[in-house]
Amino acid sequence: MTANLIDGKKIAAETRKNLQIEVNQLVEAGVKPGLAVILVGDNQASRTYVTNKQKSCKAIGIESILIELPDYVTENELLNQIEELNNRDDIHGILVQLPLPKHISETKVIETISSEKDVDGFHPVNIGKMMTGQDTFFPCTPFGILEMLKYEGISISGKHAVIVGRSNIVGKPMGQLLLNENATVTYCHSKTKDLASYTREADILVAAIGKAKMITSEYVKEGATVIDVGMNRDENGKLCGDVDFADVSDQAGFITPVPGGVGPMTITMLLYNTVKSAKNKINHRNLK
Ligand SMILES: NC(=O)C1=CN([C@@H]2O[C@H](COP(=O)(O)OP(=O)(O)OC[C@H]3O[C@@H](n4cnc5c(N)ncnc54)[C@H](OP(=O)(O)O)[C@@H]3O)[C@@H](O)[C@H]2O)C=CC1
Ligand SMILES: Nc1nc(=O)c2c([nH]1)NC[C@@H]1CN(c3ccc(C(=O)N[C@@H](CCC(=O)O)C(=O)O)cc3)C=[N+]21
Ligand SMILES: [Mg+2]
Repeated sequence: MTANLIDGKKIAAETRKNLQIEVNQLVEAGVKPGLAVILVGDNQASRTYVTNKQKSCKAIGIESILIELPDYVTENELLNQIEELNNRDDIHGILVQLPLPKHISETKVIETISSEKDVDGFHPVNIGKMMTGQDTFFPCTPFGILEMLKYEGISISGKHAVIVGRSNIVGKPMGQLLLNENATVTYCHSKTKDLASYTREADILVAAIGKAKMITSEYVKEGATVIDVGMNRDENGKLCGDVDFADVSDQAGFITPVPGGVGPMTITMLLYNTVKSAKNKINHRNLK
C-alpha cells in the first residue's frame, strides 16, 4: 500500500486565498491587519522561519514589521518593547520567535504579550480557553494539523490519536485540540517505555520529537494517518522530519511530507490568527 500524500503546501495556498478575501474586506473597512515579529539574536534557522512569515504576510496584504534585537538585550528591554506593541493600534498580532537566550524568561515574555494579540496562542489565558473549549487563538502548528485532517476528510471522533512529544507549543496543544474533536488521546515522551507499543495502536500518529527519521514503519499501524512535525537535518544536511518518509509511506494511509507538510500550514494559521485578531477589533469597535 502507498499512502495518500497530505499536501500542506496546496492546502496552505487554498486557505490563504480565502484569507486574502477577508484581508481585502478589512482594508476596505479601514483596518489593515498588522503583525509584529520580534527576533532576538542571530540564529540562522529562526531567521529563515521569520523571513517566510514576513513574505507570507506581505503576499496577502498583512502589514508585517520585524523587530530585531541583539542576543545581549536585557529581559526588561524586551518586555518594554512588547508593551509598546501592546499599545499600538496598527498591530493586531505579536509573535516573539522562540527559543530565547537563556537569560530571558520565556514565561515572562509570553505573559507580557496582550492575550488579545497573542497570535501564537501561547498565553496562559488562551491556553485555558482552549482547554475549556472556548473560542480563542489556537497554537498555529496543532491548529494547522487539525485543518489538514479536516481538509482530507479524515475523521477524528472516536479515533485513537497518539502524540509523540509534549512541548507547550506543539505536543500538548495538539492533544488538547484532538481531544476537543473527540479523539482518544495518548501522550508519549522521552520517558515512555516501549514507545512503539503505543504508536502502533494509533489511528492518527503525530510525531513532534525533533529526531531525524526516528519513526520507522515498525512504529506505525497499517493504514494510519501519520503527521510529521519535525524539522531536522539528515546526515547530508538535507531538511527532514521525525518520520522516515520512504519507509513509512508503504505502511501509512495518509502521510505529510517534510518540507511541504506541517510547516506551510503553521504559517497559514499565523496569518489566520492575525486576521482574526483584526476582525475582533472591528467587532469591539462596532459594539462601542
Ligand atoms: N513544522 C513546524 O511548523 C514546526 C516544527 N517544529 C519541529 O518539531 C520538532 C519538535 O518541536 P518542539 O515540540 O518544539 O520540541 P521540544 O524539543 O520542545 O520537544 C520534543 C519532545 O519530544 C520528546 N522526545 C524527545 N526524544 C524522544 C524520544 N526518543 N522518544 C520519545 N519522545 C522523545 C521530548 O520528551 P520530554 O518532554 O520527556 O523531554 C519532548 O516532549 C522539532 O524538530 C521542531 O523543529 C516545531 C514547531 C513548529
Ligand atoms: N513564537 C514562535 N512561534 C512559532 O510558530 C515558532 C517559533 N516561535 N519557533 C520555531 C518554530 C518552528 N516553526 C516553523 C514554521 C514554519 C516552518 C516552515 O515553513 N517549514 C517549511 C520549510 C522551511 C525551510 O525550507 O527551511 C516546510 O516545512 O515546508 C517551519 C517551522 C515555527 N515556530
Ligand atoms: Mg521547542
